[in-house]
Amino acid sequence: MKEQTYRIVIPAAGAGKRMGADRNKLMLLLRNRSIIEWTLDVFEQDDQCLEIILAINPAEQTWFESITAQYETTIQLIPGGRERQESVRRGLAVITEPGIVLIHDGARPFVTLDAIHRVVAAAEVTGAAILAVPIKDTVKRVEQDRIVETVPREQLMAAQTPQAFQLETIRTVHEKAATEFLGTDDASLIEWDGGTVTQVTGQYENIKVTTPDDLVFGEAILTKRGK
Ligand SMILES: Nc1ccn([C@@H]2O[C@H](COP(=O)(O)OP(=O)(O)OP(=O)(O)O)[C@@H](O)[C@H]2O)c(=O)n1
Ligand SMILES: C[C@](O)(CO)[C@H](O)COP(=O)(O)O
Repeated sequence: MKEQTYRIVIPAAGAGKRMGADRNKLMLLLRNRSIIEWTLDVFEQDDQCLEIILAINPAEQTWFESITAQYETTIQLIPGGRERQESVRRGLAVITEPGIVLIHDGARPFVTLDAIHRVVAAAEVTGAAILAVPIKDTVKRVEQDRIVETVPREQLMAAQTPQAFQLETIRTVHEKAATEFLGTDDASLIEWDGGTVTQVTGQYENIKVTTPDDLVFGEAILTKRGK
């Protein structure tokens, strides 16, 4: 079967506030490599990946140029925005070729080629697909007075990235939502616009490195993988 190729936008322009570090959390080292290098390494190994568009903070251009020089995959550095959604929109704007586009957090370095290829294949069929995993905890809605209310979790899942789309589908809705809607993931823009997005089984190891304890989890994942 012909392997579906794709281009990928990787938002990497955040400030990492919840990490509480003195720099963009993607610059922090796990073992001997920065978090963003672990992420880029995955797509460097994927023959289906045609190009990476990396949305960065322009103030970090020199650092990103220094670490992206090691890769053979074409990597375009573009200025990110004030919100993740704007960073992604700017990345989509520079893609000229039609086809499948992935959007993947730079802060998710542990995604595997198997999961990537499954979400790409799903988007080839449905036009829009995301990785997601069942929630393992009981979910509560907590009101101002801290009173909790249980939310049935049978139909709840935790969305991950990559999220995969036909380019024009996601680019059109990003342009439409730019001044109308702010979502926390790209699939939410399709949903907002009345479109449908399908779910593909993700992986619990595909964590988003967000707070300091995620660095500990990340070291454990690398150890489990013999890295
Ligand atoms: N204006 C922004 C905000 C976030 N991101 C990227 O989007 C991904 C997911 O965002 P998140 O984990 O929230 O990263 P930060 O925004 O840096 O974290 P925080 O919210 O703690 O500041 C990250 O790879 C981050 O670099 C981005 O490109 N542009
Ligand atoms: C896109 C995402 O990783 C899906 O779970 C998540 O919504 C990003 O949220 P953040 O607040 O920008 O980290």
